[in-house]
Amino acid sequence: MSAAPPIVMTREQSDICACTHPRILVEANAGAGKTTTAAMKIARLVEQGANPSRILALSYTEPGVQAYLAAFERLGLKPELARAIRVGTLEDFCAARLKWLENWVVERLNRAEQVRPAVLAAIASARESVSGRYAGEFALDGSGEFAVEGLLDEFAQIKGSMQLLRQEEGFRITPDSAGELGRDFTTLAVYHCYESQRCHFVDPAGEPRVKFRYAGDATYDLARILASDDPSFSWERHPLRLKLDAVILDEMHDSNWAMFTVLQALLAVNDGVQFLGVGDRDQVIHARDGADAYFMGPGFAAFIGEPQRLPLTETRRFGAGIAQPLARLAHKPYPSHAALQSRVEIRQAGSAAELIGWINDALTRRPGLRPDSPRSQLALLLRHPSAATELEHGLRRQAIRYQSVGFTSYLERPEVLFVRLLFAAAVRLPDQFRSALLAPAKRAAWEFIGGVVLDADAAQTAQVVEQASEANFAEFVLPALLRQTPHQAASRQVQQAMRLAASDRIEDLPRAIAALDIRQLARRVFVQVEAAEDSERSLQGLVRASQSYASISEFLRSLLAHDYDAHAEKWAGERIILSSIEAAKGLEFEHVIIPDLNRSDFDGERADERNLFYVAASRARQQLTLVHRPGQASSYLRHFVSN
Ligand SMILES: Nc1ncnc2c1ncn2[C@@H]1O[C@H](COP(=O)(O)OP(=O)(O)OP(=O)(O)O)[C@@H](O)[C@H]1O
Repeated sequence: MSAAPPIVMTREQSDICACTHPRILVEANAGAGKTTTAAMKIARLVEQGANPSRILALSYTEPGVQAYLAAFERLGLKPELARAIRVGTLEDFCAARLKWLENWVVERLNRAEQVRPAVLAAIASARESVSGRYAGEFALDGSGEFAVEGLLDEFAQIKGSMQLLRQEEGFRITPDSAGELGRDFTTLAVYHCYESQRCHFVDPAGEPRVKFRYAGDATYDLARILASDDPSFSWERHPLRLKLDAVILDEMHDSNWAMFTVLQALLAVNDGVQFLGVGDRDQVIHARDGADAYFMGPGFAAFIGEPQRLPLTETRRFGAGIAQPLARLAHKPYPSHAALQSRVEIRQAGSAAELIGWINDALTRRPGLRPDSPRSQLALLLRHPSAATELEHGLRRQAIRYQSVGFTSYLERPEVLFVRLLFAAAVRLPDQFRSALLAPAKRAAWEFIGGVVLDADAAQTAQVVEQASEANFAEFVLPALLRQTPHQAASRQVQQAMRLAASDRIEDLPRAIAALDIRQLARRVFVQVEAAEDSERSLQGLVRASQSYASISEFLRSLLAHDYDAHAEKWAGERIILSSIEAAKGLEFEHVIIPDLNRSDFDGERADERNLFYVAASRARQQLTLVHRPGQASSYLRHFVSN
């Protein structure tokens, strides 16, 4: 098996580092060394005496940030220098610049559940404000609870593409104008109210403020301030004037209008700043939020200026065994470094148990792992990680340690923590939570029973819930919650489930979980329909996991033991990785397994779906294992069959 070659700068990399053109773009295949070269460029600038704090290294995602840091380490950049470089996501950078500009900390909300009250309020006010001849066009009946998920998706697209801001002055939202933009009138009417509430909020001191920011809002808000005719800053006091020497942008293919607007301003106001952007148009996986390779192509020349384009030709991650099928998949040349060898294998698995058989094989025979490599060099990249309950359960049974990345392990999902809390109280078992999980478990109980999300308005209750010890929660807070909740039907379901579980007989656990009717409780709590369905699936997984235990208490104790084990430092390298594909962007592993490559699960002509597969398949260094159900192979596999 080929050992990882030492990093010796190639001619192309050296050309990129030496190039003094103020605007450099590198479009290259996955694994061609884009992040490494970006890090080399930074290291070169530092060597030449640049102040590291005047170098801004941006990425769009947290894994992208990690990839920079890993590359600095591989290149041997001194840790104190690496720490001084401004490395981060564009969203965090924008949030920090807005804080400076606004002199005020705006709350950042990360979960859809947290913004749901604002969306529901916007639906109500949009319905009221749509009057006169358009009243009949408002298409949402009732509270609109079930529409929240779709609306948030559309809002992200509208913001990412800055679609409304790019309309002519005097643009009004009407059924006709909405239709011309390819959107429906109701969505735009609600969007308008949602943004008015979010952005034109008056604080108790009478100051106009932004109330909160959800994912992507910091970038969008900064972009709209930059693009406004009447900006809240002066040229001398500009939020992006940071005396930067260099701006380096990884994952540039994922740029959308809002991101690009910030980039454009950043380059315009920092005199003499050098720019290097790297990307691969086949890795665009956020097209729904307006990501477009256009910004690396004609868009760049049109809005920023003609760049110097430089190549990185060969992939240095894997050999021809993986590169050739990827060339066929992406219809492009895909040269690979001659010294690298990689293998692809296609396997069939009709069940989670069979898949675990392949994982066991990968760990015992180690066809893709070097003799001294830790198990964390084996990664399973999952298209639908929330459907991995069976897989996780099977791994637990076989005592194969794993780490979930980019998604929450089903054992830490709110409905599972909720059930554990309820059942521990029912069988009077104390101390069933690691401290890190107790708070989310209590919050889950509050949300499922109360049906409302903890927010500033529920501050007092939040405090009681947050501060209660596990014993106090079980003895006082939980009964009070069950008595006082406005959702008395939910309260009855929970009490019935607890009565059944109180027997401590493992045979009663399935009935107790059925009595809970989690799907109904979850519909009130989650924004996304899929999340409510996942709740049901993860509790089914929990029922299956319980079968081999003698009692409910014994099962609960085993879950606690698993929690400690799953977070113990000593096993860090001994856990295989279970990751969403999105979270694996920019990363690489010696052996990658992609399960569920079935026609019904991971297939299709849509560019972002195909790109997601391209991203997943290009993470492997030595071995790529593609797994499908018998007779249901995804069409993507046809590119790999001749291997
Ligand atoms: N000059 C070099 N010599 C040896 N290995 C190299 C060299 N340059 C890059 N590599 C290795 O090639 C692999 C891929 O590099 P890198 O992650 O930078 O690629 P990338 O183009 O950013 O990939 P992706 O598009 O998937 O994010 C890494 O293991 C890196 O260490």
